[in-house]
Amino acid sequence: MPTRTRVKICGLRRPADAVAAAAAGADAIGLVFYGPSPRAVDLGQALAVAAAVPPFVARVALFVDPDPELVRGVLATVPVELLQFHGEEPPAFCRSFGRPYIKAVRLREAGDWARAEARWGDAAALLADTDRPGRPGGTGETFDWSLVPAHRRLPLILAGGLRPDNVGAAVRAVRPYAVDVSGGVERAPGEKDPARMEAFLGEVRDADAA
Ligand SMILES: O=C(O)c1ccccc1N[C@@H]1O[C@H](COP(=O)(O)O)[C@@H](O)[C@H]1O
Repeated sequence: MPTRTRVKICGLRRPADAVAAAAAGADAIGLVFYGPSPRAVDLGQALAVAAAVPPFVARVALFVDPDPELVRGVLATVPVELLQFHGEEPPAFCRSFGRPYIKAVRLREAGDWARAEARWGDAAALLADTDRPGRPGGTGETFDWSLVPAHRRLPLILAGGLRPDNVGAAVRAVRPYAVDVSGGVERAPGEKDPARMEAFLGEVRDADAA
């Protein structure tokens, strides 16, 4: 059976972008609850975007070393299926909300992936992202994909600087469970471009078929 690489589009701030992401074929969308990000949403914006997402497209709430009260407030207000943590959150913190979670890890050297699998063994997936000091994510930069081992126990979500013109090569090289994109499908920070989202999904499907 041919592989179907899942696609998450992150950093949505407008309901129309959620509709366009789903129409392009995205499996999941991300809502950024991290104030310094140009893609940050408040609860009202998040609720409006989440409400525009059709059934069977997952909603993911993204945090960076959050106060637990923030996470609890989001879960009480916004319908989200998954949590995504991009900071230094330990496993006990990640699992304490009783919701499936994705842990972002920055790969610097061989062995980082295996160490992360051992540490966050109950994560729904690990997201491999680019390591840039002081930048917890959304860097728009790729990393050395050869740091991802071929044999993995947890699902891999590949992220970091993916765009329509490089995601096909990324999928062919790494064969991840999913890819995650933010800046690569935008026309401005926090403003998604429907044509770029369609092009991105098209490249993923072509790579799946190769
Ligand atoms: O998107 C952001 O602004 C962001 C801020 C803080 C942590 C993570 C963030 N986004 C995530 O970063 C990766 C890669 O993004 P990009 O494609 O390189 O722009 C992705 O997982 C986003 O969800």
